[in-house]
Amino acid sequence: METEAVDVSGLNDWEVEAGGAAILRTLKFKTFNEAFGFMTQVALTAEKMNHHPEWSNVYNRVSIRLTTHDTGGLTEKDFALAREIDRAAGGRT
Ligand SMILES: C[C@H](O)[C@H](O)[C@H]1CNC2=NC(N)=NC(=O)C2=N1
Repeated sequence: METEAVDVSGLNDWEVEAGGAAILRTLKFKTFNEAFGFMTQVALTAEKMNHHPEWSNVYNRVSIRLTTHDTGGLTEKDFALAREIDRAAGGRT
């Protein structure tokens, strides 16, 4: 089955998970507090959007996976949340 190409060119540093069901990004912050503050900001946005990330935090790193559970794949909601995450992350990589 042909998996349609997923275009992440409009996002910052996201990659497509093998198989195309999710997009992934890992962010590194200066400190744990900065990382957790970022997660707090994104959590409030995600709740407002009713669309939530799958993520983990180790000290100053936050690894994020976005997919739509209701459909088992990527939807526009994932890209909308990714844009909000990019906004919250500012210039960090
Ligand atoms: C019941 C609730 O509205 C749904 O479970 C929402 C919540 N957040 C969600 N988040 C994500 N990533 N995918 C979903 O399908 C989803 N569905």
